Amino acid sequence: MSALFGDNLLHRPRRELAPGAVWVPGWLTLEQQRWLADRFREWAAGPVPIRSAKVRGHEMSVKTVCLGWHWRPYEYTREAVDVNGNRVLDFPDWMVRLGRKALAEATGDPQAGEAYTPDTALVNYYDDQARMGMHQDKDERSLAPVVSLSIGDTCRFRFGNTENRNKPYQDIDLASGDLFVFGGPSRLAYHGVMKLLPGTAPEGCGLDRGRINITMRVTGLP
Ligand SMILES: O=C(O)CCC(=O)C(=O)O
Ligand SMILES: [Fe+2]
Repeated sequence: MSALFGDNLLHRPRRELAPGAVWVPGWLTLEQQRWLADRFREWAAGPVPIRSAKVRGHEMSVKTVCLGWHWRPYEYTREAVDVNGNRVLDFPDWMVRLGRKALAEATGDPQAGEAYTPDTALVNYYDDQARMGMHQDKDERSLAPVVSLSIGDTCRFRFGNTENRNKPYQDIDLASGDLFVFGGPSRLAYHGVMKLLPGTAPEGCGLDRGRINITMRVTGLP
């Protein structure tokens, strides 16, 4: 019953938080969420296992596995030089198509979608305690939009301004199946994950505990 009439089937309108920053609640169906959660478990196993990246010597509370390019602060490489030296998995063709669909949906512009070719994804896993401090996504050379998908527990996501980590910012609750896109004038806005809301994952989303977040990006690297 909760799966049949789950939140993802209720119409929740898209919301533009700032020019270029669009939230589309309930964009992925439960079936799509489950399928992505299964892919996540495969990616997490390697060839480069999921790990907490180190920022200035400190492990992040979030665990990350990458596709296409391996990210570590503050650089992309093909090989995971800070993990086991293995080459990361290729960026899947289906994910390029998913990214295009997502951008078309968020912008309402099919042509913007078609022009988008993400070549890396950072796939994050948050446990109950994990969070992510306010930061800009600025290790990419391209200013193409970032496309973010959430699965599992809801999180409190903070979307700020392009100047600094402080106010003004807006807090929204990103739930399982939600799409969030930031591009254009919002591409370099500070953002972060303040906390998880444990126990909020909908039945049938493919994840009992914690939260998966996939962010697709264009590195602009050759
Ligand atoms: O988990 C999220 O929603 C955001 C993740 C993020 O900002 C990042 O990976 O750079
Ligand atoms: Fe980010």
